[in-house]
Amino acid sequence: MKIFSGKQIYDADKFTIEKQQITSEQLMERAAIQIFNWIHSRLQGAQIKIHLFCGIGNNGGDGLVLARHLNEHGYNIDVHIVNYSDSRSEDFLINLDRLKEKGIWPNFLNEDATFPAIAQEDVVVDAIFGIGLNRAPDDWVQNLIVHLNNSQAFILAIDMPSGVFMQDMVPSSEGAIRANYVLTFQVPKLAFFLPQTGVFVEQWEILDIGLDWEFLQGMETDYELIGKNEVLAMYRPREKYSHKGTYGHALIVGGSYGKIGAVTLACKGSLLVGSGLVTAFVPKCGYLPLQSSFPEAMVLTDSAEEKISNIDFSISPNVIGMGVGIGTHPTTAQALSNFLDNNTIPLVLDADALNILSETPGLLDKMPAQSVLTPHPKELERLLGKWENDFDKLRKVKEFSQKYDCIVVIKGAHTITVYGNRGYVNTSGNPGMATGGSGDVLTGIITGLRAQGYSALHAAIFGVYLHGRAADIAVGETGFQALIASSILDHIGKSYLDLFKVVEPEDAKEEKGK
Ligand SMILES: NC(=O)C1=CN([C@@H]2O[C@H](COP(=O)(O)OP(=O)(O)OC[C@H]3O[C@@H](n4cnc5c(N)ncnc54)[C@H](O)[C@@H]3O)[C@@H](O)[C@H]2O)[C@@H](O)CC1
Ligand SMILES: Nc1ncnc2c1ncn2[C@@H]1O[C@H](COP(=O)(O)OP(=O)(O)O)[C@@H](O)[C@H]1O
Ligand SMILES: [K+]
Repeated sequence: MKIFSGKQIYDADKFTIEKQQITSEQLMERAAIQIFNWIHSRLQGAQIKIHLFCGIGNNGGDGLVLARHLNEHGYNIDVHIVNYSDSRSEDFLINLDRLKEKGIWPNFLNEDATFPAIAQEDVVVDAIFGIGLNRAPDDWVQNLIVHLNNSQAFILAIDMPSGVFMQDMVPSSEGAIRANYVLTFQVPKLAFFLPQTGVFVEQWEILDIGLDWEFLQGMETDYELIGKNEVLAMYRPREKYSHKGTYGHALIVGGSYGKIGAVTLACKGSLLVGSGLVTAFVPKCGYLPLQSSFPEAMVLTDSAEEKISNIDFSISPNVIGMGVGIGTHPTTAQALSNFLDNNTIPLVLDADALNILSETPGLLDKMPAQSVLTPHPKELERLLGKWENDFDKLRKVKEFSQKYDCIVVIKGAHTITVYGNRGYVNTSGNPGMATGGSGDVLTGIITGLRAQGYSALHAAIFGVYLHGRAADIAVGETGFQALIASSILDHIGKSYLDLFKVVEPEDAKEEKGK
């Protein structure tokens, strides 16, 4: 699913209005009725106090339309206009008049207003700012936002949590509504998925307001949300007359004394996603543990006992996963540098291989084109230097990706895979994955997919999805805390099977149950 910029959404609104021959005010009515239906189907007329806080633009207009419909259905509402500017939008004004015609006089909040008391059991509708926010709200509006956040009431935000920008950072941790639920129009917004701005969105859902589908489909976007539908298109089926040679040979180079487990996890990841063969290249101390714990892997050893000192092998793998557990000893760094001088085999680079690349001048230039890098936030910072905020981070990663023609997998909740100017935002995964070794499994998975002939970009996007999905399935058995990297491995098979599971619609299930 594509993630659009603010400008693209305004363009789609405009196109839809012209094509469907409707007015913008009718589109607003349509959008707000969707919100009303969502609330009405859940509250079913319950007399909970609903406070609607409406700005003076179209987001506020949505709030006013919603207020009118809630009133018509007998809900207990209070409407507050957050009067932060005199530039009221036309559709806001039309709907303000309609509300007044119904005998509802909103409470106007200005700079010196006392904020209304809100009880914990009330509901707050946040319609202060939507995608039009273009500068930090005034101090008094920020104070109102803090007041709403502190109320402990359930906050339902329309389109965006107010204070969250489409393309920029929230100025302070208290500068935006912390929404329990965001009902967003037509398309997901990038800010929902970044660590610094995603914290303002507990849950979100898209409401289809009928923007022109063909227009949306035809637009190129900088970001895409990756779910099952997107990765299914990448999936390569197993063929009947195939053999292990058909599915490639992955080599995992890594390990050092005390960190051989990382290599075992990566080797398992490679084989479990379907690589035909996997070999580990480890220091001598890794030979016995690997051979005894994972018989399916072949093992080659370095001449050194405890660290990688010379990456030299006589096999012909078609991809190498490099770096898990490898350490940053100068001897190992030199070995990596020497290896890169002559290597043409595709690479997946992780962990200390990335740290060595960051520390050694000129080494990044030696990476073969289409290398996949899988940094966690600290490793990414070593590669790029500091960034101002998550949006700046994405800009920097795109520049880096273009400069070195590489794929960068920015790991975290909602891992984002970047190639060139595009970012692919993952939707699978959970906080149980914040556990040692889960990244090693991912390196193995991406390497194993690459071995089977997936392109570097598809191996990264698909691998990140499978990895997160395996953890999502695992967590049903382990809970978050007891999820360990091996649990992810144990559920890779199920995450493949899950790709083809057809979800029965709820009404079909009910029909059967009768
Ligand atoms: N036809 C449309 O365009 C539709 C728009 N819809 C709603 O319209 C929203 C966008 O509306 P708007 O473009 O009016 O923008 P907003 O309602 O988000 O913001 C209001 C206006 O305030 C001004 N502003 C921005 N930051 C400010 C600040 N810090 N202090 C004071 N003023 C500030 C801007 O000029 C902005 O246009 C969407 O999020 C959505 O809720 C929906 O009604 C669906 C249809
Ligand atoms: N809160 C989270 N939600 C979803 N995924 C997470 C979360 N925390 C970590 N992960 C995932 O777990 C993995 C951790 O990788 P990494 O930090 O390299 O671990 P290690 O080095 O211990 O193997 C990444 O794939 C990351 O996206
Ligand atoms: K809002």
